[in-house]
Amino acid sequence: MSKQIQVSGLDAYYGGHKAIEDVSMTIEPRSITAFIGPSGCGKSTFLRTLNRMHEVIPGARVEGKVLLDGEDLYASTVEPVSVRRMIGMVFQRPNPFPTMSIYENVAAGLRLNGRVAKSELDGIVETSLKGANLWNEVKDRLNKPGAGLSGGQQQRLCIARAIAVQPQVLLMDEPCSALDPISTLAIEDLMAKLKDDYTIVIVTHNMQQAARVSDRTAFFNLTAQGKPGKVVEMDETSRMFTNPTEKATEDYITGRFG
Ligand SMILES: Nc1ncnc2c1ncn2[C@@H]1O[C@H](COP(=O)(O)OP(=O)(O)OP(=O)(O)O)[C@@H](O)[C@H]1O
Repeated sequence: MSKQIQVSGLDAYYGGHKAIEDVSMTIEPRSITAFIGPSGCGKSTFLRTLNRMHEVIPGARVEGKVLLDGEDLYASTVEPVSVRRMIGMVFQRPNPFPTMSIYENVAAGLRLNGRVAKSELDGIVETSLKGANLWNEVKDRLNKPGAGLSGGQQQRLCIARAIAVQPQVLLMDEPCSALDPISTLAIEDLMAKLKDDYTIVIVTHNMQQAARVSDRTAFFNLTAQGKPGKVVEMDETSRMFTNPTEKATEDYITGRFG
């Protein structure tokens, strides 16, 4: 299921404002890639270009190439909706559909994709909730509202909803920033498990989290105030945190700025 993403020469704009410039990188399958960097340097913008969510914002556009296992996601023949199905996303604030039950939250994407037999749906809901390490906590209340779960449980419900449609890539934009430390650890454990099957990309402000969970890390920075963000350096996480090549990376990870 897991696929490689290759990005080359990518710029992203909001109207006339260029938010990121000339980003090129390879994101490996069955691994976790972390994006770190100071506020406003374009990490979330870049993440959203990977599944064509960026262009949903009026006036926003992308130049450059994003290939998923060699397939150009921005080719004129490609439907953005199919890209978003292949490349799922989990947001900063857990956002279950508030009026839907736990079961319906997980089933929602599958129902959009067409008719699925009830028995098959039951199986996929169970597998997805197990995959998100939530099944044991909710199996006796699947028909209760998703909004009634704790924040950490809601985030795992959103992960279950994302994996129910069997994406190839999971993008996570600060998925733990609204969670307490115990729920954060639960999500980190879950990510470690999910990387056996998915390509995972996470934006995080938490250096320890990047160091704990990711295999590779990209450090983004602004070239100057008001200028676009760029990737300063990308490498194995262990090397980025012990022996980065660039001084700006070292300054950032040691807390000297950002
Ligand atoms: N919807 C938007 N409309 C216009 N400009 C935007 C929009 N979203 C982000 N930007 C601008 O794009 C630049 C990059 O923002 P982005 O949110 O991608 O950075 P970030 O590194 O993820 O920041 P943070 O760590 O604070 O979330 C910023 O200058 C920001 O003001």
